[in-house]
Amino acid sequence: MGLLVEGKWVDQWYDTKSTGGRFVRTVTRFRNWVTADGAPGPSGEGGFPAEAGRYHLYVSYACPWAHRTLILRALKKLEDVISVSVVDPFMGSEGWVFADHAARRTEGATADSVLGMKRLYEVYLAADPAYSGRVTVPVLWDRKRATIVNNESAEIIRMLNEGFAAFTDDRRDFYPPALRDEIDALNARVYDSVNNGVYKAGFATTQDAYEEAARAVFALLDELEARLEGRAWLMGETLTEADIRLFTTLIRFDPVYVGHFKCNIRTIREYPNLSRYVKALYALPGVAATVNLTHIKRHYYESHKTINPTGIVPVGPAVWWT
Ligand SMILES: N[C@@H](CCC(=O)N[C@@H](CS)C(=O)NCC(=O)O)C(=O)O
Repeated sequence: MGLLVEGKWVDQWYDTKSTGGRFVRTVTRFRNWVTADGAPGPSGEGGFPAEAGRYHLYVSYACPWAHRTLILRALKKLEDVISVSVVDPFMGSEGWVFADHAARRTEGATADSVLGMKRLYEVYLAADPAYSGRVTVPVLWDRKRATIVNNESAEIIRMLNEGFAAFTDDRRDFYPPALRDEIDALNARVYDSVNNGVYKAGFATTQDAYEEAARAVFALLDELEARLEGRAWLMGETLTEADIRLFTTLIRFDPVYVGHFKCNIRTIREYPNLSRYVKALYALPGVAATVNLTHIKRHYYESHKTINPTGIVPVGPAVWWT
């Protein structure tokens, strides 16, 4: 685990000393958009028109943020349009590495099929040799311009939803204009208290920081449980990106966040509506193939040595969502 400082890899764990034991996620750096015609998107520069075979996703099956992009790619049937490389789930002193460089290969991980790199940070350096910052997944890579388009999952899923209409016959809109305000408002709360909330609980290094985060996780889960009473999806009848963004945390919750991140007031299985909702999302065509429980469990329990020094991966829980 580490980061790049002016193009040099430095192996260090998250600093929570300067923030009173609180984990603060840093803002992502590459913010350009792929659009249908190459016009600039909401941030960054233009010049990235949608094309088949041009763009590549670097993901981890373990990562809830990267998982969002795999689900959108599957739902929008873009598997033949956008290629994927999957890093090994173990994140050690070199950060994310590819399968051919992994100490112990995990089924499902791949080599870097575009650049042939061994470590993900080398992909970042290929885009910017002087890059400073965290080396995170997902990354959307442009073969033609040989650079990173974007490394923010919230934005990548919107590009996959909108930008590639010419390359798919799936006409669903997961960010429909009429629901955008409501989706944005809920996304912000789910991000803060649940998606990132579990990390704030798990990476906290003071009791107060942990308790504040863990209680906030369950306060919002309780509210979402009530919201889903009598509704299929968060926005009602329409499946939206808000559901995908919540799902990637919920599917990791019982296997990882309850134990490893100490979010253990309740399990998702104990919430009737949330567990029904997880099953329904998991059953959507294409979604199950994006869920790799071995990568998920191995990543968290083996990589976070400050939290789980033995690296033992628990055998449970029994899978209830299939
Ligand atoms: N804001 C980013 C966050 C991505 C992120 O934090 N990914 C994690 C994996 S779950 C990562 O790669 N962490 C490596 C690190 O922080 O060094 C997004 O949503 O795309």
